Amino acid sequence: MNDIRKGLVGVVVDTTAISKVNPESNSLLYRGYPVQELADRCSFEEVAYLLWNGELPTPDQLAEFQAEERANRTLDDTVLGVLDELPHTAHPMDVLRTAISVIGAADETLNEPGGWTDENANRGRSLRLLAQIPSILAYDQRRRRGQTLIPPSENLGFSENLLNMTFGEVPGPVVTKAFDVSMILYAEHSFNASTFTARVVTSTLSDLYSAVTAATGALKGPLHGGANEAVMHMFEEIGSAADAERWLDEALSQKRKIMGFGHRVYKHGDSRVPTMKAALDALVEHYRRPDVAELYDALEKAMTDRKGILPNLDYPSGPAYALMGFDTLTFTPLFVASRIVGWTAHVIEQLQANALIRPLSEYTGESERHLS
Ligand SMILES: CC(=O)SCCNC(=O)CCNC(=O)[C@H](O)C(C)(C)COP(=O)(O)OP(=O)(O)OC[C@H]1O[C@@H](n2cnc3c(N)ncnc32)[C@H](O)[C@@H]1OP(=O)(O)O
Ligand SMILES: O=C([O-])CC(=O)C(=O)O
Repeated sequence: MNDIRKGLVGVVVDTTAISKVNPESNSLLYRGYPVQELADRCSFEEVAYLLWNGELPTPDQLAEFQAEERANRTLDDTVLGVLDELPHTAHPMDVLRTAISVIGAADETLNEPGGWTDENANRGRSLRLLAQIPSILAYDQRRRRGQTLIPPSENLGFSENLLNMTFGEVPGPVVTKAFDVSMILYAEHSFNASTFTARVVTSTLSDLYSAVTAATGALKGPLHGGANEAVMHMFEEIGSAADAERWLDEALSQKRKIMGFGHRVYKHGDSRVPTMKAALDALVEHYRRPDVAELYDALEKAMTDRKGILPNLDYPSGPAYALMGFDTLTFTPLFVASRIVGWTAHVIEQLQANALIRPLSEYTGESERHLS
């Protein structure tokens, strides 16, 4: 019998220079910088530039980068036409996955020789996806609410523009900063399931849109990015802090997974949670919703007491997005709006030293037999 690591637990499959997840020191570095420092001192655009280029931008580089991102936000008619055709009952992650696929199908540069894997072309595609994903998810939430499309504004930064396209106004600095922090924290996390998916697709020398479409599908699952949506369903099911313990005991007795808790790599707490919890606390105060913090704390305490399992980033992000006014179904697309940076950085890195990813399996089916 081979030594099989189910779920690839503990298996190191490649090197990366993009981020370092260190469960021992409970830290996360983007290109060497602690994510907490970046969340405190930088904008999401600066962090995106860092992840893609290895260094933080100079003021001139940032201005050029922002101008390019702002100039690429408008969705073309093909994408808008497809969005309008999709039923309102479609999950926003399915809408987003479909829209990304349509953007790829409309990209004629893929037809150029070597067009699928050209690094410069892939950098341009990555930036355009970063610019357009907010337009897709904002329009999708609005059309489900029966509201009209709000065009992007070239006068607004990434987070302000996303919020404006979704809600028709730019909220104040507390909300905008909390949102920007969430984008920074979600941007990259080494070989998580969706990023690994993107790298597997890329390793076949397929194109970047195929990798991102597949990664979007992987992120949708509740054991990964779908957990931020699932946390909110769970909060709704529990109701209030007073019911948290009773609810948890029943859920655990039914062997349910408690959404927003646990992590494959971090076993002593997710490095990003304190920063996102501080952002959530600011929102709780801003919106005067102590009940949200009370439920959050009560469930966290009960889960720690019962199982010793700590929250992951999706636990504070879910209620934070709910307070901002996003539909629960839009939470995981917000994760995509940020993680597109990490995924595409990994697509580019994979192509710089590619090897087809193809593990082995141990066969446990019928032994060889023949037709009589
Ligand atoms: C941004 C992100 O993607 S972060 C992850 C988001 N996902 C979630 O929040 C979903 C809930 N969490 C989980 O399902 C898991 O913790 C995962 C999938 C994230 C990690 O899974 P694994 O690494 O396979 O878990 P691990 O091996 O550490 O589990 C150890 C034990 O704790 C249990 N456990 C782990 N997380 C949870 C949880 N959230 N609720 C209940 N039990 C849990 C496991 O069932 C296992 O119990 P067992 O030994 O009796 O079988
Ligand atoms: O690293 C993981 O397995 C999941 C995660 O936290 C992320 O993708 O941000």
